[in-house]
Order: sequence, then C-alpha cells, then structure tokens
Amino acid sequence: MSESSYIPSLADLHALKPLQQPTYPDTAAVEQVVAKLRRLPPLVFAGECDELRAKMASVAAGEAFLLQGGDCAETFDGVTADNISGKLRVLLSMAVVLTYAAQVPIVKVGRLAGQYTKPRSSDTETRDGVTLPAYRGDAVNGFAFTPQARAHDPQRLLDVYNASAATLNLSRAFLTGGFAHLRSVHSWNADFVKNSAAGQRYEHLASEIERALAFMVACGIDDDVFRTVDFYASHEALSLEYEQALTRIDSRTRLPYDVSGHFLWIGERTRQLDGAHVELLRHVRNPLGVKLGPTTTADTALQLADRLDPDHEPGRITFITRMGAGRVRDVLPDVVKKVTDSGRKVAWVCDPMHGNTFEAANGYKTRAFTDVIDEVNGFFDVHDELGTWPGGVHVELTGGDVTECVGGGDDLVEADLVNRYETLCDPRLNRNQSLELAFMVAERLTDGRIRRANPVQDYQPIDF
Ligand SMILES: O=C[C@H](O)[C@H](O)COP(=O)(O)O
Ligand SMILES: C=C(OP(=O)(O)O)C(=O)O
Ligand SMILES: [Mn+2]
Repeated sequence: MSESSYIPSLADLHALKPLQQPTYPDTAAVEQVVAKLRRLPPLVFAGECDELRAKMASVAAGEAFLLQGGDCAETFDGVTADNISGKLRVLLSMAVVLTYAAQVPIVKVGRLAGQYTKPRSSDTETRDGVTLPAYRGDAVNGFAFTPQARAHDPQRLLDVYNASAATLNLSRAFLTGGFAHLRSVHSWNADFVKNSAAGQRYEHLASEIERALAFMVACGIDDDVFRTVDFYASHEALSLEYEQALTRIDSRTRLPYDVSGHFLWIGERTRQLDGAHVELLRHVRNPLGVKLGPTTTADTALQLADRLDPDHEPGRITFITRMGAGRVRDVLPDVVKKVTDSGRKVAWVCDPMHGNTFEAANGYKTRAFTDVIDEVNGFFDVHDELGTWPGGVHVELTGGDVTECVGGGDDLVEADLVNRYETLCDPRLNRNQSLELAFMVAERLTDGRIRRANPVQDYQPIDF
C-alpha cells in the first residue's frame, strides 16, 4: 500500500509517453477543463472504495465471487432511466441466480458511470475511401462519421463527469429505494425473456425465492434486510486528464483515491510496467483490476503485482484474464500457478469477451456465445486443476434485447446482427444470453462447492 499522499502530475504522466491518448489541438482548453474537473466534488466516497477492497479480499480468499458487467462503451445518449434500470435489472437477476443457486456471496460491480473512453486497435477508420480519426468513446469524440464529430474535444470530459454523476445518482436511488428489494425478484425479468428457456428457468428460481421469503416473514423475520444491495461502479482508467483530475486526497486517511469510480482497471493495451497508467494507479488506494491477454507471461503478471501492490494488500489486485477460448487452457495455468506460488493472493476474474471477437461475413464485429461459454469453462477448468479460486466474471452486456453476439438460446445467426446492433464499440451479450451465462456459471460454482465439500464422493450436479 502506498502510504504517501503523492499524486503524479499530468506533466509527469505525459512524460511517460502514454498510449491510447487523445490528441487535443488546444492545450489551453484542456487545462481549463482539467481545472474545472478538479473543483468538482468526488463521484464516489473513498470509504466505499475501502469497503469494496475488503470485499475483493474475500474474492481473493475464495469466499466470494465477483460479477462485473455493463456496456463496452457507455454513451451520453444512453444515460436514460430505461437504459440504466435495464443494466441494473440484468445484473441483479444474474446476481440472484449466482447467489441462490451457487450459494456464494456475490460482489456486484457495474461497468458504468465512467466507461466512456476506448482504446482502439487503429487510430483511424476508413469508410468508402474517407479516413477519419477512430471513435475513442464519448469521452474523446463523437461516433458520427464526420470530421467535426471525430475531432478530439476536451469539453467532453465535463460531459463524462455529468453523465457519470447522473448514472450514479439514479443507480443509488434504484438500489436503495426499493427497486433492488429481493421481493421484486420477478420484476427484474423483462417481458422479452419470460418465454425463453433462460427466462423460464429464472421465473422458476424467482418463485422459489419468493416462497422462501414468505416463509421467513411468516416465521416473524423482517425481510427488510433484503431491501438494498451493495453495488459499485467501475471503468477503465484510460483518460489521464479525467482520472488524474479526479484523484483526490481523502480527508480521513490523507491518502489519494481516484474518486471517479470505486474500482478502476488498466487495459491490456496500457498496462506497460513503466507506463503512465500504472504510474497513476499505483498511487491511488482504490481496488484495481489489470487485464491480462493471451501473450501475458507469469513474470509480467508478477511484476505488475509488485508494482501496483508492493505490500500484498488483501483485495488490492484483481487480474482480469481475457485469453480467448482457444488459448485460455494453454496460457492461464502458468500465470496462475506462478503468481500463487509466489505467495500472492490476487482475485482471478474471467473476461470471456475480449479474446473472442471476430468480424462476421456481413462486416459486424461480433462474438459467439459458444466461445464465451468455452472460455469461462476453460477458466474454471484451469482453477479446478490448480486448486485456486475462480473469483468472478467480467462481461460486456446490456439489459436490452440487442443482437450483437451470435448464438445463445435464441440461436442468433450473423444475418440477425443487423436487427438491433446498437453498440458503438464491442458486441454485448443481450439479457437472455447474460442470464444463460449466469446459470452456466452457477452450475460450475455449484459443482466446485460440492466437490470441495465431498472431495472423494461422486456427486450428481444439482438441477435448479
Ligand atoms: O473494448 C475494448 C477495445 O476498446 C476494443 O475491443 C477495441 O476494438 P477495435 O479493435 O475495434 O479497435
Ligand atoms: C478495452 C477493454 O478490454 P481490454 O483492455 O481487455 O482489451 C474493455 O474491457 O473494454
Ligand atoms: Mn470492449
């Protein structure tokens, strides 16, 4: 743990030649925006970040499971009540499936209220012979394919702050105001999934929960303890201007926290050991994620852990592995084994999305649900084999009925992608596919729990 109040300056960070940054033409305008951001109040309370770090320590210790999900790229237009409640609904229903079926405490973290900046494979995009800057998320530029929209505009960082504040405000209101009450477990299911196999499975489980709650109430137990849930916000800490301006000294501890979100992660493309993103985040006290792709070596993971968490603080580091379905079984074992053998207890989380993207024949960027499931199975297999804890999943999803990933119960095919392809960056699981994933993960967790409880007996997986 860094016990110092030191916060690297933006000039020092830029001297490290950060990757994936916007090119702002007007430096005075950037300075003005940063000065405004510095005056704005924190979006989250540092004490909440400590609370989440303690929960992530339970994940690392094998006593809880992380569910982290939301859009690949949030958009300013997407800050609507329907959209926000849709994402919360799907996350709450997934969490209830995991908690009830697998009987493991679930740490719930949204990819929201700050997920506005995207690293890209290419700096430019070409359409019909016209080349413009690539879309880098609403924090940087607009999606419309015009030179005006694609120009990098620092004023957008203030819009990110406002959109994130509105999203957090409504999320907190929903989650503490009754929307998340376990009594509402049926109402989180959307009409369009009620008739699907996953939707019906969910309805069945929701009815069981309702009966259990009614039983408790009849026994004289107040079910008000189920009225609210703990929920946290996370995003990739990519924009140095935004993240540095929102890094503040906490009045309780006198230590720096990045108060733009509770949990921040460093992306696969910006996790260089001596890079600016590692430099900024190693000085903040938030729980941190680091994405690890298929080229990661155990040494790299260990060096990152040493740099970001020199004191081996419980809950500080989460490695979010995204190796791809075809690589996870080859690459992950050595990384997990060597990190574990070093005595480190990190949280291991599977992102089954980013290693499984491909372009469909009709040009849409998509992912196959079978690959997503295959990577999650590979992740569980590797941890089962090593006796380590598969600590969570990190998923790009939405509450809507979109058609962005192929496969799943509705058997979406490439020709369906055109119907509701709404993401501005990567394809997300729709609500139905997300629920199916939750049931699959719950089965793996249940199998593991039974195996641990009865190590020498044969067992029949429970059908719920
Ligand atoms: O969300 C992750 C990245 O920003 C995204 O996968 C990059 O996509 P690209 O390869 O289309 O640039
Ligand atoms: C950019 C992302 O992932 P990665 O860094 O793993 O490519 C992301 O999670 O949106
Ligand atoms: Mn993505």
